[in-house]
Amino acid sequence: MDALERYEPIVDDYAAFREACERPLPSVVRANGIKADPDRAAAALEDEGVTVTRRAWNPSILEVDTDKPGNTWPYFHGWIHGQEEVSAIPARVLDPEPGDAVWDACAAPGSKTTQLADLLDDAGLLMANDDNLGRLSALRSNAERLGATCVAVTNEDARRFTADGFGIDAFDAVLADVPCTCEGTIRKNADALDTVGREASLNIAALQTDILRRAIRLTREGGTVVYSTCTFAPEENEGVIDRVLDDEPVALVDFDVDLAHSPGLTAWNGETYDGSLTRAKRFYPHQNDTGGFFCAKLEVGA
Ligand SMILES: C[S@@+](CC[C@H](N)C(=O)[O-])C[C@H]1O[C@@H](n2cnc3c(N)ncnc32)[C@H](O)[C@@H]1O
Repeated sequence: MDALERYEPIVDDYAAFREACERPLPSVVRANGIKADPDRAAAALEDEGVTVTRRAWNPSILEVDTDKPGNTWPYFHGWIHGQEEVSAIPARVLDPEPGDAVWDACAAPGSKTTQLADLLDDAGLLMANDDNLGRLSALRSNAERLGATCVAVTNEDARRFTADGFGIDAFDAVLADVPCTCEGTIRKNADALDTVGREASLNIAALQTDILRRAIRLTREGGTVVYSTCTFAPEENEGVIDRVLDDEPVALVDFDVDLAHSPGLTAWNGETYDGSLTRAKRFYPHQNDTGGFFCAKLEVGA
């Protein structure tokens, strides 16, 4: 039995799922609105002989027929950023307003940070945190290339992060794009399944739960937290959210993403989860020819 077989009972079309996991991913970039709108970025790529296909659900996502978009001048000028399609979901779901105070709890190497900066029109305060200093240097260089000036970088364990020293009582919006077993990256990383399975998922779920709790506690009443992973494992997705719903002042809310998906699970491996978990979304590789992803939106209450 391989690590994906345990998902046969929950995936809508298991044969198509397995087949998609074997195929390489389409090459996709995100147009960076801080420097160039999607039409301008697409035209610049086409000037270099690249064929560009647009995505209806998100006009900033451009599929390109080169596996080296980083060798084009729109990349060097910061007009585009290589970002997997489903990885562009959570920032859109968080949907910050210009001027907001936003915390990106696990931010490196900064794909979603720089997308959030774009959605903020580069206006506001975007605190990008990660506990891995090496990965933060990639974030810094991405933010610089893409012209994201509203980003402040911190190197803390998100479980103990505090914004006191920055004059912020609570954030308007927080992204918890937590470390995970990365099963959904199998299409770009053939080794992704080497160390996964229920044990590995249960081991990392405690860290994920603590980061999500911190995210909720640092968000103002009425503010939004988005929780996301690139794994299929329910222990790291619905299981984590179910735990915080029990004892944190937070509720799952609906959101729209115009991509095929499956609802979050309410039962797995003999456990039942809160019924509102159907408001979360699972994105399987065969549904939109992407990687695998999980996303949930939470509103913080009193
Ligand atoms: C899924 S990746 C984040 C990807 C990033 N959001 C992006 O879009 O580029 C998870 C990140 O969590 C970081 N991490 C792991 N444990 C952490 C902790 N306790 N506190 C803060 N960051 C942590 C890892 O270094 C890694 O960069």
